[in-house]
Amino acid sequence: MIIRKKFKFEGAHIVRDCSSNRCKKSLHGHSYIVEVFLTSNKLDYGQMIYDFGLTKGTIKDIIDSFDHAYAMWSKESDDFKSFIKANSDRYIIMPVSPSAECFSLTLLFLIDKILQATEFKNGEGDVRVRSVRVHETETGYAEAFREDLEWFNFSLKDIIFSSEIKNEWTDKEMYDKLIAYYDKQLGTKPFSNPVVSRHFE
Ligand SMILES: Nc1nc2c(c(=O)[nH]1)N=C([C@H](O)[C@H](O)COP(=O)(O)OP(=O)(O)OP(=O)(O)O)CN2
Repeated sequence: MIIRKKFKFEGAHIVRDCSSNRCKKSLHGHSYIVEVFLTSNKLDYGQMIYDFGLTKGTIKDIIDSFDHAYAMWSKESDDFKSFIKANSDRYIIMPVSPSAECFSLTLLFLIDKILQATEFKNGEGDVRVRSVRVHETETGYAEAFREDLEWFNFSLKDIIFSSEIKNEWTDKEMYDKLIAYYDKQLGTKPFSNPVVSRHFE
């Protein structure tokens, strides 16, 4: 079984090496729609794969990082990076291109890391992100699957969120905790879902 939760962000980028000059040479934005598909091997106490409401914490915060933000490939020149840093509060430096394909891969990577670092409290099974679909326009989307992560050697430390983005997270230390957990500096999972009261035992 698959469940899907939809998110949105308004983001800006340049996609180098694409066919149109508008796209590869001009800073431009899109109203992105992000669809997150989750699976599990069992239902939780409320007979859900994963309560949609529980996606509105760390997962929503990480996707919302891209809202009103400039996303750029780390390969951009130092001059350009400095210009963006000096003139735009919200930016993300990614180890991959900010194409729809790489947004979906990056979000899949991040959501997977978050889920595995979250203590489930409501009888959930092995909840996994199956894919992430990112609609860049009304006519075009990319969908990344877990196996596609092998295309890149993603590392949490290689995705850089500006301090203004971090300041708006519910937990400002969220990303540092995630990095520490995967660096094995934390013994326990850094995120914990609330216990939902049960009508039936
Ligand atoms: N496979 C991809 N192709 C393109 C991407 C991408 O991320 N992946 N991105 C772009 C540009 O960002 C561009 O702004 C969007 O291109 P396009 O879909 O052609 O946009 P249009 O609004 O012109 O398309 P319509 O056909 O008018 O809807 C380019 N390619």
